[in-house]
Amino acid sequence: MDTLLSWFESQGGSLDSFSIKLADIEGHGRGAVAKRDIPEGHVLFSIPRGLTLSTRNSALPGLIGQALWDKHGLGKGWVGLILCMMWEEAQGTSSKWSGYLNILPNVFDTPMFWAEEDLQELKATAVFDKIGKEDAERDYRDRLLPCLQTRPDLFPQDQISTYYSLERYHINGSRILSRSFHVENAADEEEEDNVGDTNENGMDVDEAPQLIDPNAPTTTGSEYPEAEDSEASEDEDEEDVGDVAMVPLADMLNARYGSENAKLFYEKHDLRMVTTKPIKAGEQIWNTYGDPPNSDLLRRYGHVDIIPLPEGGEGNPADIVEVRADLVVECLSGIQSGETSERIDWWLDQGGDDVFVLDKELELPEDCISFIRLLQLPQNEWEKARKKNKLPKGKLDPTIASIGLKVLDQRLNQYPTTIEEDEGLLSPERIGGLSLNRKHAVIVRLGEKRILKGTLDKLRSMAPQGGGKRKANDTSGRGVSGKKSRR
Ligand SMILES: C[S@@+](CC[C@H](N)C(=O)[O-])C[C@H]1O[C@@H](n2cnc3c(N)ncnc32)[C@H](O)[C@@H]1O
Repeated sequence: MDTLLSWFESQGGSLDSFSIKLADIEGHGRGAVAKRDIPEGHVLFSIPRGLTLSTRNSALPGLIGQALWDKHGLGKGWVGLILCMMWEEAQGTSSKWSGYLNILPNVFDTPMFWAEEDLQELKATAVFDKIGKEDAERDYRDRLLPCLQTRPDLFPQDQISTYYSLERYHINGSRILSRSFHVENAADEEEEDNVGDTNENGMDVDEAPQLIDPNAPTTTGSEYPEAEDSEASEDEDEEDVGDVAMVPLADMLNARYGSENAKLFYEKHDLRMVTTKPIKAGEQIWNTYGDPPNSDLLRRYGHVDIIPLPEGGEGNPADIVEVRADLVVECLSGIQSGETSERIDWWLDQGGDDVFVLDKELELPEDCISFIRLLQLPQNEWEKARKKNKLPKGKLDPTIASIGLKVLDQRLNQYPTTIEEDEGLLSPERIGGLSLNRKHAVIVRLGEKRILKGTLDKLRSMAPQGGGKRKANDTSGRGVSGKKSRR
């Protein structure tokens, strides 16, 4: 880590080495630790904007030229940045970022790298369908490889297997996924808001979103956002890929639910990691990754959060469970009229989602209730609703509660194991026998199942007696087309 710090300082970065040090932290990889009591509002280190590694700062896009860059779709998704990172690495010590690239991880605990057997442990969780390995590999084949072949002067044949392999593509994609930040051009920011906020020191700052926002339009939710077709490039909301940046040193901070005590702030010429709370000597310095649920933590970062929960036990308070609208349709199919698919299309056109999200509130989500109601409306009311462009209200009543029971009961049945089996696997006597991947998978699925169970228990008290009894799976219903997905 000394080599990283000497490289960092030689490139104009500055670190308060009196206050913090980098260290190996058990179970967390490397991280930063306070060497002394540090007050709130203290600048721990600052990174010149030019030292962030992005398609904006790497020389490669200029060498390739705009025409070829566009032709191969390198300005969409992360393919361009992955290629820049590969190329910078291939330049060895002549790359400005060599001291940084040398310390980036080559091994990840994320499901992207899991064997099939381990992946099966994630079945029915929010991770299972979102890994996006095939899409990433298609981008590699269809966009990156053709570019390499067109410019052998930049990508010599004898370097391909070392620096530009599919394996290196996944490694660099995963480095971006787990370590990149959203860093806007200083000029764009100034235009947007002229002045930043003022922190406790009276310093003029803008808070930088911490690591890449999982909900930002560029991140489709698949492992690495794919390069999309040119139509999509006209989408105004789409994030500028040049804003996705690797930020040396800032990406050495770990995160844990509710523990943030430092954050990255934008300045005109540099980015500053500033404490947001007083930190005691010996304590870890935590950034925030946005406190995502364990399913997202595992998919993006390869770890899970386990902390004491207010309701007792341990887990991640931000856990959620996703229920596909398809399942709701299946559960209702017995009582549906012929217009189900018309109603579903209208629902999606109205901005309805095809996935409903349950969280620790343990409530049937309002949009799910509205969707159930829509599918159940008598013909004349459905016509009225459509005419008025008005979705049904998301208000729970005993009938909806009993349908909700059926849906959630079936959702719970999608997991291959029961809550009791998972609790057994995580018991002190057995947990030691689990591999890290399996342990993570059990923690993710148990967190989801507990939300389902809690919500089922709550709904049961509302449903008419006899509601929620298990019935045979009815798979005859129409599916929701999945035009819009949270994934
Ligand atoms: C931004 S990097 C932080 C630095 C990293 N620990 C390293 O050694 O380079 C994010 C990675 O750190 C690890 N990490 C961060 N927070 C963690 C936590 N609370 N528990 C376990 N691992 C964590 C995960 O491997 C994650 O992918």
